[in-house]
Amino acid sequence: MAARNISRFWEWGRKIICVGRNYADHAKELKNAIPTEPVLFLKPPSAYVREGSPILVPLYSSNLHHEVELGVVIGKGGTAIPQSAAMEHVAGYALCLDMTARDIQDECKSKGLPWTLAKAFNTSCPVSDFIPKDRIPDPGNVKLWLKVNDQLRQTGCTSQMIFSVPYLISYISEFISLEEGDLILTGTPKGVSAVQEHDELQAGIEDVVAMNFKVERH
Ligand SMILES: O=C(O)/C=C/C(=O)CC(=O)C(=O)O
Ligand SMILES: [Mg+2]
Repeated sequence: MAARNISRFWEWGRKIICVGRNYADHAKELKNAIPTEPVLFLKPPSAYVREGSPILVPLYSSNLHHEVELGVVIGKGGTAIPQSAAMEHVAGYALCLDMTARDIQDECKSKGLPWTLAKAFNTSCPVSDFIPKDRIPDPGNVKLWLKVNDQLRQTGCTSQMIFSVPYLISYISEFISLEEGDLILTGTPKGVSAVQEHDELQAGIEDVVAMNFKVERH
């Protein structure tokens, strides 16, 4: 059998661990308190979608939001990884969108229910090509942007994150063992907004990667 290639990690069927409210300006725009510990949720591998295939608005949502985020691809698994060793577990990065059915999330929040249908539906995790680790020497200083139909909606820098990449790897792995091929979505900066059928989304990491996705309805 051919060896698996980490540069196609989305084909491995590994978990996607997402961090929420990791930028104070985004927590504030949705009127949430600034967290004192990382807020975590999961997406299944069926959430992945790649350029060339559309982002599908779930039938049950009329308020689908974009969230541009830095993704961290795990290259070496571990449990209770100390912060000092965390970067040894990183194989590379990816630019990701955490597509969110905001109306469903609001409903779940008001009922005290989990966010699964708001966050984990098919095509809720568009990903760029794999970015080898050496292309991003400092994951704490990565500039992200997102445009909808050529209009800039989100810009941010990972220097604004409340919890750093090494902290997140250490925190998550205390409770959920990390495996090779897992992806961590590190949260979104402010500027999230709704997308509609036929919209064109473009997103990038300055000087490193850019990607395009079309939005369609089922
Ligand atoms: O609490 C809310 O209203 C929304 C939180 C999120 O959607 C969290 C994220 O996914 C994020 O901050 O990136
Ligand atoms: Mg998010």
